[in-house]
This record gives sequence, structure tokens and C-alpha cells, in this order.
Amino acid sequence: MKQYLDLCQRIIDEGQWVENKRTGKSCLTLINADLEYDVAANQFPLITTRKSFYKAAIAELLGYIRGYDNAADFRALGTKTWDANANLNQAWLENPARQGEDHMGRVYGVQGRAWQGSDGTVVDQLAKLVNNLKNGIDDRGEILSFYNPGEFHLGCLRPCMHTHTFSLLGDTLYLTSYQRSCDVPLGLNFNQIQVFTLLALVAQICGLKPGKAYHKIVNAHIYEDQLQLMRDVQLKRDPFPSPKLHINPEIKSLQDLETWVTMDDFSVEGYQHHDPIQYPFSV
Ligand SMILES: Nc1nc(=O)c2c([nH]1)NC[C@@H]1CN(c3ccc(C(=O)N[C@@H](CCC(=O)O)C(=O)O)cc3)CN21
Ligand SMILES: O=c1ccn([C@H]2C[C@H](O)[C@@H](COP(=O)(O)O)O2)c(=O)[nH]1
Repeated sequence: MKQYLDLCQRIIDEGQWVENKRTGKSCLTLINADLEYDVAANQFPLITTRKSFYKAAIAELLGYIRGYDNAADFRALGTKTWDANANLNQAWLENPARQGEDHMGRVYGVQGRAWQGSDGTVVDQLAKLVNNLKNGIDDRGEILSFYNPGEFHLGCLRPCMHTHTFSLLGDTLYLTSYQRSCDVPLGLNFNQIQVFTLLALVAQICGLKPGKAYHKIVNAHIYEDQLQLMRDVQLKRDPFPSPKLHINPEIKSLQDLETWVTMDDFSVEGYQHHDPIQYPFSV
């Protein structure tokens, strides 16, 4: 929690104002942040200085794991986070690749589970790496990448957290996740949970011990209409200790994640938090 608050304070102290064309808003911006999560010790990086809707963040992650391309599927899992980008973004609404209400196009999980090669082959990056790790193999390329510049025009948003690299040392699994653009008040609240949970889940289905997860952020920003709430409300609060994440131990394979897992298979123990804060969202 301290590293999150330090990053917010650093943006306020050292950030520079940058105009963002896509959203029409200015962002107080800092380049480079390195966050670290101790998954082995189950120190779940849940924000405590406001109420965090962690199940929505895990639902989003599960939707990526399943390769969803539709905001309705995300809603069915328990999150509305893709509604705005699928249905309110003018550039996407005018894009001929959009196949109607809720369609997101070839984003995130679609690339992760069904990357299309130039010769027509379809690559399932997640299945490949789970298969290798389960068998104790780390070929130094156990990478799940959502970043496909050749298909940006076929999706509603370029992926923000775009690459996840898994590494095996003995029977301990590590994760390094890269994020190009980070809405610190809203997005990071979710992304921290997702990096942690992705390592915990992949370790569990591969029969490995989770180690640490490393989260590398390039452009970390606070939108102009979020700044006052962050500076004068959230940063004035004292954090509580980290809670613990419980994952149903019956989840044993990628197929389990693809088929029967719901948000009821995740719970948090010892979550003490301050009141919710509603930050404005920029489409
Ligand atoms: N500007 C922007 N920021 C983001 O963080 C973001 C995007 N766009 N577009 C794609 C996804 C969608 N994500 C989102 C979208 C909404 C919330 C949000 O509204 N969170 C609220 C409550 C959510 C709930 O009630 O379930 C929050 O207070 O955290 C969070 C992440 C993260 N990403
Ligand atoms: O997982 C996510 C997804 C999105 N974001 C934020 C970061 C930016 O504020 C916007 C995306 O805008 P771009 O113009 O494509 O950079 O969404 C996030 O923080 N986390």
C-alpha cells in the first residue's frame, strides 16, 4: 500500500502536465514506476485508503484469460469496466470493425488466446506457457503479450497492461508485468490486483509456488478531474494493513478457469478500508 501512496505523491510532487488528445483532458504525468508484490507471503495489494471493488478487477482478469471480446461477457462475470470503451468511444463507434453493441474487437484476451499469424496459424500464448510451466519448463520466452500493433485498428483500445512474462526458478514462479499507460486513481487500483492474482492463479494451476510479481509502469498519470480527490482526500488517509487473498484450491487447470470459475471462488480476509471515493472516468 505504501508504494501506491508514494507513487501518487510522487506524481503530485514531480509530475508534469500533459495534454491528452484521445480523452481531451490534461494529465499530471510521471515516467517510470516499479512496483513489487509479495505473492509468496500473500500480501494482497488492495487499496485500503478507499474501498476497492476487487472482485470487478478479478472478473476483468478472468475475462482476459478467457479471451473475451465483448463487454456483455465481462458484465456476466461481474464487471462493467468495459462498457464505456465498447459503447461510448466515438472513434470505436465509427469503426467498421465494430460488430454491434458491447463488441470490443481484437483486444487483450483475444490476442492472448488467439493471436493470428501472417500464415493464418492461431497462437494460444496462454495455453503454451501453462503447458510448459506445468512441466517445469521455462524457455525464457514464457510471455503473454496482448500488444499487436498490426491489429490496433480492429479493437476499441490498445492494451495498457500489455505483456506478462513468467519465470521459473526451481519450483517458484515469478511474474514481470509491463504497463505502457496507467490511470493511477482508477486503473492501478485494478491492475495491482490483477498482476498479483495472475501470478497466484498460474502458479496454482501449474502446481508451483508463487514468488514475487514485478509491475513495471511507463506513463503513470492522474487526470485533471481526479487530482483534487487524490491530493485532498485519499492521500490524507492512513492506510490499513494488507489483507489476504483466498482462491478456491479446487481450481487446478486452465480449463477450470475457462469453464466453471466465478467470483465466488475468490475472497479476501481482513480487508479494512476507508470510505469509497468515486473518481471520474475518462473514455
Ligand atoms: N481512463 C481509463 N482508465 C482506466 O483505468 C481504464 C480505461 N480508461 N479503459 C479500459 C479499462 C477499464 N478499467 C476500469 C474502468 C472503470 C473502473 C471503475 O470505474 N472503477 C470504480 C468502481 C468499479 C466498480 O464499482 O466495480 C472504482 O472506484 O474503482 C476501473 C477500471 C481500467 N481501464
Ligand atoms: O488496465 C488498464 C487499462 C487502461 N488504463 C488507463 C490508462 C489510460 O488512462 C487509459 C488508456 O488510454 P490510452 O490513451 O490508450 O493510453 O486507460 C489503465 O490504467 N489500466
